Amino acid sequence: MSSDSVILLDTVNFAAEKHRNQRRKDAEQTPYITHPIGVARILSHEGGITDIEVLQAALLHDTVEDTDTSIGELQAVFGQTVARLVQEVTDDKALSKEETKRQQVEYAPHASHQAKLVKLADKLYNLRDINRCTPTGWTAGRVQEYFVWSAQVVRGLRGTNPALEGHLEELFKQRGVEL
Ligand SMILES: Nc1nc2c(ncn2[C@@H]2O[C@H](COP(=O)(O)OP(=O)(O)O)[C@@H](OP(=O)(O)OP(=O)(O)O)[C@H]2O)c(=O)[nH]1
Ligand SMILES: [Mn+2]
Repeated sequence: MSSDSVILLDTVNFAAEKHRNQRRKDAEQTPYITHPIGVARILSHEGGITDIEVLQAALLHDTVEDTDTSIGELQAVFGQTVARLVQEVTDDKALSKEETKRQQVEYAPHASHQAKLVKLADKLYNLRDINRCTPTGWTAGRVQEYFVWSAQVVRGLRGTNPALEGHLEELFKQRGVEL
């Protein structure tokens, strides 16, 4: 049986290979893998999370949405729990962008505790990233809309991790958005 650190290295390597050609939408075109790694780090270092399956799901959370990875592949390589967690935080590609956003708000309160943790850290990373550098082509209005919609999702994730929720609440407050 592998140790947790060996499992995490295998997982981050899988995610890095899957996201290898993808870049963030910032001006520097940062390699995309910085995002899943950062989400996992938020969970461990700020959320106090040591649950290996949650940390693995964080590293893999955008592989199905944004690369050729399937849930079946994740299940075969990393097992049922990790695959199910990634499934829970993956948007349905068949839906329109508006419908996808509505679905995230609707599903948030029904997600498992572990999936809620990943979603909280994902939102916290992305909101901090917007504050650091506005994504290419985003107007101030789109940024504000993203904060307002994110607050609607985070509302359904509350009662999961006080540290992460506290950081999120502060970011919303800075934008005049009520949680
Ligand atoms: N802030 C920021 N976001 C970037 C950047 N590059 C890529 N993204 C991704 O863009 C998504 C947010 O933008 P949206 O308007 O919601 O999505 P879309 O254009 O990809 O459809 C996030 O997806 P996600 O992680 O799947 O989360 P979610 O928004 O779906 O919850 C985020 O990871 C960047 O430079 N800054
Ligand atoms: Mn993400």
